[in-house]
Amino acid sequence: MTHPEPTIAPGRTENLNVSGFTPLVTPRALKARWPLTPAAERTVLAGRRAAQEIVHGQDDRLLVVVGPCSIHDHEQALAYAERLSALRERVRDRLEVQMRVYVDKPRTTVGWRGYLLDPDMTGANDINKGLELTRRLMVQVSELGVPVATELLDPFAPQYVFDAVAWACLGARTTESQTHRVMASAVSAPMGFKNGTGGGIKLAVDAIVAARAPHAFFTIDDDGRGCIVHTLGNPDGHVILRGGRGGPNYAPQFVRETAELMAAAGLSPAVMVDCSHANSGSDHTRQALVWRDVLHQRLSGQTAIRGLMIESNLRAGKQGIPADLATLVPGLSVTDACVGWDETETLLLEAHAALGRVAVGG
Ligand SMILES: O=C[C@H](O)[C@H](O)COP(=O)(O)O
Ligand SMILES: C=C(OP(=O)(O)O)C(=O)O
Repeated sequence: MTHPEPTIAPGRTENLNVSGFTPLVTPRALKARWPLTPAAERTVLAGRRAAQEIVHGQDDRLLVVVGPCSIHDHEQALAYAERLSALRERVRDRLEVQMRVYVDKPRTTVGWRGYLLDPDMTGANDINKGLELTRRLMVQVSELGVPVATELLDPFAPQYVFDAVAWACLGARTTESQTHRVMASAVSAPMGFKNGTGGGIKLAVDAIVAARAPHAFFTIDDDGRGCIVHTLGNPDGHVILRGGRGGPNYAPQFVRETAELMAAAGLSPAVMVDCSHANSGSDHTRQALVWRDVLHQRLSGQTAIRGLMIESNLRAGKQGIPADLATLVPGLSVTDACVGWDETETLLLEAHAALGRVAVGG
């Protein structure tokens, strides 16, 4: 029997689709350059504790995760955080408000992958710069008294920034991934798990069960050395309903179904509803409808509802990423469309007032 001629050089069997390797900065170096200051640390610890107590029903406030679909402009992100800091203070007796600082974007196919991976938005993928800017931003936002909420996607990224994060989640595209579930088992903060893009809620409940257990996985340590981390499990998981291919899933029957699935898995029901994504049909003008409906469910006695998420920016809507970045409109999303600042303020103040009426009325 004759064999076909090899089409590649003998001995060359790896890195065939790799164009290069760039050394990665170490977590220790970035932490030394941008340390978590005492003020930032207080925010992180208080934000984690508040989210944890809300998830476990020991604090009857609502956890509100609000902010841009993605960060792309450092100064605009800080301007948003400053406004949110003031608004957070106004509503803090009934709402625990944390800011979406989403820097690592999952894509359906291809697209800009976020501030952490490509901070210049040029396709240069200067990840070392993205890690540094992300760390600096998360510390700065925390220093403003606003707890940072983020999605975890690239498994080494938490080593660089997680000391500055109060709440985290797995997104719809990764909740079913074992790599991400075991990473979640190491996380030092409450974690939300989204239902899948297809709409599956059970897979988010399965993710919580998986992440509660101890695991071992590969990562890097503070010196950037490959290591095996042995985890204890994350006891603070909750489901995030974000809708799916079949449409929205914020209606009462889906919240009930989620609570039942969690109870059947031995978990105490805790549900956050994402007002955006498939729950709004990706139409930012519909986020308010979802917000009001879910708030009404909670006010009507559905205590499994512990939180809400809004995609919000300084300006309403979205823009494409232009070839000339100088023409970007400040404060406007470059990924999903967001509600603008005025509407964000209206929705939070409205919820604060409505929750107050119930408290006053008993
Ligand atoms: O939240 C943002 C987007 O919905 C998510 O990153 C997927 O985006 P894409 O479908 O535009 O790739
Ligand atoms: C990507 C996001 O959401 P999802 O995983 O629900 O698509 C997001 O919240 O930014």
